[in-house]
Amino acid sequence: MAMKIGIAADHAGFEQKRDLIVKLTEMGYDVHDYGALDYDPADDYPDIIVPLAKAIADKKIARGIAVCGSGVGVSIAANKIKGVRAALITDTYSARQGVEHDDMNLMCLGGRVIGPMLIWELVTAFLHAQYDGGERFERRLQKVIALEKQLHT
Ligand SMILES: O=C(CO)[C@H](O)[C@H](O)[C@H](O)COP(=O)(O)O
Repeated sequence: MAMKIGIAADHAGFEQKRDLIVKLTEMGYDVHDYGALDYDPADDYPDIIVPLAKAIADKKIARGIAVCGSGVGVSIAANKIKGVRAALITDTYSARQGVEHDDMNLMCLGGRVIGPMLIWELVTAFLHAQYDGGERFERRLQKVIALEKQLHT
């Protein structure tokens, strides 16, 4: 069965999102677009990221990709949602290792920072990676989850 992935972007990542949806669908992924559905230069990334972040938290999708101008805003906002492990990614090592070691479930990209070729390399590295589940990684992940529980009670 095709991996279910979600994607979202504000105005500063709108074109990148559109291109990624086409490419990922061609690759056989089950891609869900969480907006913005129309280009609006006045839209705000916290509004855009919440539906995607909640879909990840509710396990409706396996992974998410978010694009804003720098990737910073969407990663800050997404990490407020319990169950989301988002990071701003600019290199393929972190795209892969973030999943393998840290079970990153949302990759954030800067549409005004990196070009389409690098975006595609980062996306494929992220989607091909699997959480390792090794003892030390699981110990650390459980500490992150415990911290999150404290913050959300
Ligand atoms: O990069 C972002 C947040 O980290 C967002 O894309 C913002 O939209 C960014 O601040 C750019 O905003 P602008 O209204 O397009 O100048």
